[in-house]
Amino acid sequence: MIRFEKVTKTYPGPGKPALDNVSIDIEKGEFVFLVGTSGSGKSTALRLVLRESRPTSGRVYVAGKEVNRLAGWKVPRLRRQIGTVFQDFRLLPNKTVSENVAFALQVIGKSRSEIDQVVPSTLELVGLEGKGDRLPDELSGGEQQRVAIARAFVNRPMILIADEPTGNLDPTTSAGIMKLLGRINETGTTVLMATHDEYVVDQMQKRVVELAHGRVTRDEARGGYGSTVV
Ligand SMILES: Nc1ncnc2c1ncn2[C@@H]1O[C@H](COP(=O)(O)OP(=O)(O)OP(=O)(O)O)[C@@H](O)[C@H]1O
Repeated sequence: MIRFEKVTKTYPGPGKPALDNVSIDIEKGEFVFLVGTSGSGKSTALRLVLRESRPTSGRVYVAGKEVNRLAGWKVPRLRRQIGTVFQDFRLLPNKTVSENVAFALQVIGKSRSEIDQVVPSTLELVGLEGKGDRLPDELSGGEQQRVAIARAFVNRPMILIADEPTGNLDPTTSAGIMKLLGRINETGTTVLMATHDEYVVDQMQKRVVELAHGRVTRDEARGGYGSTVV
């Protein structure tokens, strides 16, 4: 579903590559943590998947298509197939919960009747039933992240990318968010999550790909945040 083939990414200016000859193969339906210290290249890798950035060399494939070779007009379609969730939620502050989720469907041209049907069921799925009329600042951090997840998932994307989604949340709230991401993964959505959250990674025991200085230093089918190899 997501494949990095000998990917190197060098940003302009001096310094080592942000990604250095990285190869990763993620199957449809996998749940993968991308871990590594700050600056190890996690966000760079996620941006390449979304074609927000392009590799200096090597290839990135999403659903069998080489992302870097997609015609510009096909990039929005690629991004529609990938839901994104971030540490800082990125909700529209003046729209209600329902409107935030509906907006993701409006911009891709879904009909009002479809939106009216899908938004409430998605809010229920993420545990926000009855809160559709609230504004984001009337919600807790964990609830705001649930709205962001509903917005990312309402279109049933093939892939969900999460960049540090529990970064602003306490451990109990984070556990709830991870349970939700686990449920979304169980529907067949491939989940790729960059994180520093040791506790979350240790609890989930999913595949862990570790980056250090832009290189893959570990790729374990079921692992924790730290290396289990002694
Ligand atoms: N737009 C950019 N221009 C130049 N250098 C960049 C740019 N974006 C990232 N870098 C550099 O690339 C390297 C990898 O950064 P990246 O943001 O991918 O790391 P990260 O693992 O996501 O870090 P964090 O956990 O802090 O978000 C770092 O050395 C960073 O300074």
